[in-house]
Amino acid sequence: MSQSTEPSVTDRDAAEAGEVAREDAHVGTLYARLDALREQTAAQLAEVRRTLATGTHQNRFERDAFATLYEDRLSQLWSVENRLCFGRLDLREGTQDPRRYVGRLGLADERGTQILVDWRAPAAQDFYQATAAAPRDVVRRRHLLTAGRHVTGLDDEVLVAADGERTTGDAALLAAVTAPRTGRMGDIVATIQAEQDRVIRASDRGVLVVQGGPGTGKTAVALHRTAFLLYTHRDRLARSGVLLLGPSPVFLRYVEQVLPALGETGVVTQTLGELYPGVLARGEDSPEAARVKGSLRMVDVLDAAVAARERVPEAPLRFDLDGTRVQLRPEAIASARTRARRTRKPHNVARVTFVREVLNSLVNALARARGVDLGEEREDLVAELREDRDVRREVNLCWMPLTPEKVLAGLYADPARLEAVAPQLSPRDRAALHRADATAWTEADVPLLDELAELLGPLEETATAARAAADREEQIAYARKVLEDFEASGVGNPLVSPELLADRFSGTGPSGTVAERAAADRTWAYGHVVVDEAQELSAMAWRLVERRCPSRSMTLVGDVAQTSNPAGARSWAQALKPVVDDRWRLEELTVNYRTPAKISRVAADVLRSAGIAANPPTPVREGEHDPVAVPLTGLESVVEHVRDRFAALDEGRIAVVAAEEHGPLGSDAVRAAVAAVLPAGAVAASPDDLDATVSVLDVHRAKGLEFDVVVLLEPAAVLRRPRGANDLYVALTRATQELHVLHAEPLPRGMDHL
Ligand SMILES: Nc1ncnc2c1ncn2[C@@H]1O[C@H](COP(=O)(O)OP(=O)(O)OP(=O)(O)O)[C@@H](O)[C@H]1O
Repeated sequence: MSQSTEPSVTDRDAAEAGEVAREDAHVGTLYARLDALREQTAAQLAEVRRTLATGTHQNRFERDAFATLYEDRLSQLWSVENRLCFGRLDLREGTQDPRRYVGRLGLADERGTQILVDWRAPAAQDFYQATAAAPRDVVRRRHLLTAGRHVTGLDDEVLVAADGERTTGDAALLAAVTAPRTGRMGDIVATIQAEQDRVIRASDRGVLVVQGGPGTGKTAVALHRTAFLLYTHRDRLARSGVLLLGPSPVFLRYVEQVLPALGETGVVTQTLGELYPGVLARGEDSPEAARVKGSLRMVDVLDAAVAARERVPEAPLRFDLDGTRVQLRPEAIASARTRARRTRKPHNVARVTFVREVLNSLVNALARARGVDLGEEREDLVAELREDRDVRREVNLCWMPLTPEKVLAGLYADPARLEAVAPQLSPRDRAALHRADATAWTEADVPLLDELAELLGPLEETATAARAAADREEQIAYARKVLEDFEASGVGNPLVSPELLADRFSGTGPSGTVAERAAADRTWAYGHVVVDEAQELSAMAWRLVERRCPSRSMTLVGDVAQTSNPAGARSWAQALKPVVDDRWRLEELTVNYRTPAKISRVAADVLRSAGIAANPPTPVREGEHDPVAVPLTGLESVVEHVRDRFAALDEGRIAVVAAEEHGPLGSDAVRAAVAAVLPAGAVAASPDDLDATVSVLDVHRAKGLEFDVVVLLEPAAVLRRPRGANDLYVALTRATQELHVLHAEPLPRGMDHL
C-alpha cells in the first residue's frame, strides 16, 4: 500500500495560520514605520510653523517652502492607511531582493533598507505581469487579505511550483469582483491584471487608445494610469498638470475617491461641459442639435460668423468734428479690414490694426479739411478722433470687440443671421440650432465657444496683467532655486513644484495650485490628458481637447459599441483622423470583470442582432443568477417589483433603468413612485445621489456606473432612442449580480429567449 505524501487538511490549515500570523507581524512593522514617519513629519512641520512668524522675508519664504514639503508628505502618508500593503512577490533565488512586499507607497526603514515597494515602481511590475505561462523571475505571488491593519488571509499563486505545492490564484480577484457595490468606485491596485497593467504602464508618448467592452476596467485602468504617470514623470506633470475628462458630474463623483486613495490629489477632473471657464453647461440638446453642433462643418460656420462681424458699410460714413466735415469711404474701410485680416491675428487682437488704419484715413481727411500740417498736429488729431462718440460708434459697428458667448448666442437667436453665415447647413439643421433662450448653454456648445475664443482672442490685454505675469515669472524662478537647494540637501519633494511654492510665497495659495490654475485657464496646456468614455466626443470636442494638450500625450479609453451621442464615434479611426490622423496606437482589454456570463450573453446577442460589429469581452465568471423577464403592467408593477428586490437584498445597490427621464414610465415618475413605498432614504432623491440603496436613472445617466441588481424597464423603448442598440447594450451591462427586465412590448431581438 502506498503511503500518501500529501499533507493532511489540518496540517495545511495549521501551516496557513502560521503564515498568516507571520505576515500579520510583518505588516505590523510596516504600519509601525508608517506611524513613525507620520510623527516625524508632523514634528518637523510643527517646528517649521513655530519659527515661521519670525525672521527676514527670505527666511520666511524658505521655511514656508519646507512647510509645503512636510504638509504634502503628511497628507500622502495619511492617504495610504487603508490596505497599505496588499501583496508579496517571491522571486527566484539569486535575484536581487528576492522577497518584495508591494503596497500603496514605497517605505524604507531607519537604515534605508526598502521594506515596501510602491505598486507603480519598476520593482513591482512583476507582481502584475507574471503569469504561469510566462513567470519571469517570479516563484510565488501572494495576495494579503486584510481587515484594518491586520492580515486575515492569504491567496497564493505559485508560478514555479515546488514539489507538493498547488498552483492556485484568482481568489483575490474573484473576491473583489463579486463584492457588493458601495456606490463609489474603489481602486484595484491589489488585483490589476496583466493586460491592464500593460496599459497602465505604457509610454506616455503620443496618443494611446484603449478599446474595451463593458466592465473590462477601462475606467479603473484610466485612473491607475494617471497615478502611474504622475509617479513616473512627477517633475514634468506636477508643473503642467493632468486632465481627466469624464462623461458627467455624477460619474466624476463615482470615481472621485480612487485617485486620493492612490495618493494623488492634484489631477484636474472635469466634464466636457466644464471645459470653458465661466460657462456652466446645464442645458440639454435635442439629438439633432447635438449632431449638428458636433460636426466639423461648424468650423466654417463659426469662421464665417466672426468674419460677418467685420463689416464694410455700403455708403460713406460722414462725421462732423467740431464743425469740420469729413467722410470715410467704404473702400478705405475695406482696405483697413484687409490689412487687419492679413495680420492673421484673432478678431479682437486684429481690431487694433483695423482701428489704426481707419483712424489714419480719417486723420488725413481731417488734416486736409482743416488745412493743418499733419506732421505737427497728428497726435492731437488722433486724440480728437478717438474721443469723438460718433467715430467710436461707427468704428465699433464695423469691427466690434466680441465675446464667444455673444457671437454664438447671436447665431442661435437669429435665424436670418445663421442662414447668412451657414448656407451649407440644411434648413432642418439650422432649425435644430435655433433656441429661445440663446444662452442656456449645453455641453455641445462648449467646443463651439472654445473655438470662437480662438477665433476672437482676448478682449484686451491689460498692462496690469502683463506686469502680474512678469512678477510671477520672477517668483517661480526664485522658487525653483530654493527647491534645487533643498534637493541638493536631500529634502526634495517631487510633489512640490516651483509654481506651487511661488503661490504660497505670494499668498495666493492654496487656491493657486497647478490644478486650480489649470482648471481656471482656458488656454492651459496640460502635460497629459486622459479621456474616459472617449467614444462620446464629437469632432468639435476633439478639436478642443487637442488644444488643451499640444504635446498630444493622451490616453483615450472607451468603447465604440457604447456610443450614444449622435455626434460621437463609430470607429476610432474615423473619430481620430481629423485630430491626429493615423498617429495613434491601440490597446484592447478583453475580459469583463463586472457582468457575469449569464447576463453578458444577452447583451452580446442584442449587439449582434442589431448588426453592430464588436467583440464583447469574455466574462471572468459565470454568475449565479439567470436574467429574468417580467410582465410590466404599469407603474404599480414596477413599484412592486422593486419593493421585492429591495426586500431580498442583503448588501449592495439596485438600479432601476428607464429609457427616458420624462413620461409615465420615465425615471422621474418611477423614482417618485418607488420612494413613496420604500423606507425613507432608501431611494436616491436625484440621479446624482450615489449613496442610497436604490437609484432610478435614465439609460444615459447609467453609463459608466454599476450596481448589484439592475431592473431594466421596457427595453423596446430604449432601442427606439437614437443609437438605441448601443444604449440597450450599456443598460444590459450595468449589473454585477442580477438582471430583471420588465416589459409590456415584445422584447427586442437578442433578448426574446428570456
Ligand atoms: N483587475 C481588477 N481587479 C478587481 N476588479 C476589477 C479589475 N478590473 C476591473 N475591475 C472592476 O470591474 C468593474 C468594471 O470596471 P470599470 O468600470 O473600470 O469598467 P469599464 O470598462 O470602464 O466599463 P464600462 O465601459 O461599462 O463603463 C469595476 O467594479 C472595477 O473595479
